[in-house]
Amino acid sequence: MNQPTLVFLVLPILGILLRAFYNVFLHPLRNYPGPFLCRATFLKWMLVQCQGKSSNYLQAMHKKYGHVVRIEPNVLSFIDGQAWPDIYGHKTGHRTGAAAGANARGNLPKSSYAVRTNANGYADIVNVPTEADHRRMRRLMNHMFSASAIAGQQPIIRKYVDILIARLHAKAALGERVDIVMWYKNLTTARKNEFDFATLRAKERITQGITMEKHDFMSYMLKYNDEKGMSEGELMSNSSVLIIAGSETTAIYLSGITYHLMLNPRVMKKLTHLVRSTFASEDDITPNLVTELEYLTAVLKEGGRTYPPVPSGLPRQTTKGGSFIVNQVVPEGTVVYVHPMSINLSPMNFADPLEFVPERWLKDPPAKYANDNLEATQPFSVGPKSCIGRNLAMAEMRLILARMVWNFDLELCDESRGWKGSQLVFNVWEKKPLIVKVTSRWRDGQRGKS
Ligand code: HEM
Repeated sequence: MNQPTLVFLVLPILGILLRAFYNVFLHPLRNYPGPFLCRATFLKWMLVQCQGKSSNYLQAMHKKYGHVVRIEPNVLSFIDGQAWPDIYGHKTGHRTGAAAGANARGNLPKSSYAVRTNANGYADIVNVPTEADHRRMRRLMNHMFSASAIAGQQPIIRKYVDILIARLHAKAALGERVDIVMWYKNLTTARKNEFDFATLRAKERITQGITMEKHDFMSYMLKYNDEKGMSEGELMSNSSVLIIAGSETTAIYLSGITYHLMLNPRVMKKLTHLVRSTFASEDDITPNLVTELEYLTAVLKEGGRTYPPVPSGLPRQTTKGGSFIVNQVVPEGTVVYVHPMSINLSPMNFADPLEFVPERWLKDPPAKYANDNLEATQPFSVGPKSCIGRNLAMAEMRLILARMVWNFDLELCDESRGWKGSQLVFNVWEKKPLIVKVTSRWRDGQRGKS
């Protein structure tokens, strides 16, 4: 072997082997369980992710190794409910001085590889690098999601739900089958644009300020935008992030629920009966009244458990001196996360974890589900960086779902059987079409006259 071959071939291989040896036998995380290849090199997990198989693989690994798995040399995945507050929750414990570090828990910083920058050069609430700046943005954006701001948006939501329902009635009349993922996506995207988040219109909207008495979402933010608020560039960045964060997730969430309802006739029948017997007419299905339907909310929560729109872990990094996670100090600089699909579907947290059982979320659940660890499921995450749009999303989804089952009988078409199981995950779901036969409840066209 000549010298260049030695340098270009043998040395890198030797480097990889030495690194793998260090990772397995000397690394601070060496005592954490996990598959050998994952503990030795990041390549194994990278390959699994590129194949879109991360969700099933990590679920299997948690089944084998328990509540914490070392999935890359420097990455730990958790499925103990306590990991949510410890990693993402509000900070508790000592913040400064000698006792800081291992004693402190919660709100760990986002791991550096998860932080991206924006095309316009301004940060948005998701990628803003400092805690102080995040708080500044969040404080201002909170106004957009107050109870009164959400109530003010109800006519807009209603307008788009009306359009969805009318178009689905037209499809039903023609006997056409629909891709419900696409229909939900169209609805939530159209509605978000109307909220004036759209970047093209956002600039114009920001310039108008609140002088026009326009009570859209943006006005709630602009009203409080003083010198401690956001620059024009930041407002623009956040307008885009709101569209992305808000529309697709809601559509995915609803698609998952619709799929599970169609697979579970018992639940579908119970929900349909509840909605159709509670309201005398479709006009009575209002945001306030649907909130009172406990079973409807339980269906939504079970949907968030069985098909979380964000199925992959949101990476955070342990801090100086290590961070306290699920009763142990995890060494400084480790990337940690809760893996939603694994925690939600683990028998460690739920009875019949693979079944769609909304009853587990009722105030008085059947005995079999009384010991479920409901806090283990957090589709909106927890803590200071959890979903700011949670209440809006829940209000919107309650209304859409109630109106859907009020109007239609839904049937899963053969080509979409196995829809969920066949989907790959590339950080987010692949979002395959979900083909549904939609039958109007009023086959004779007497819609709403029941
Ligand atoms: C069912 C629908 C939704 C789900 C499942 C969902 C889920 C999430 C999750 C898991 C996070 C945490 C992300 C992280 O830690 O990096 C998040 C953050 C966020 N979500 Fe949602 N979301 C939904 C709907 C919405 C809606 C409707 C909006 C707004 C219109 C929205 C706006 C945001 C924003 C701005 C953040 C960043 C918050 C921060 O960093 O302080 N989301 N969402």
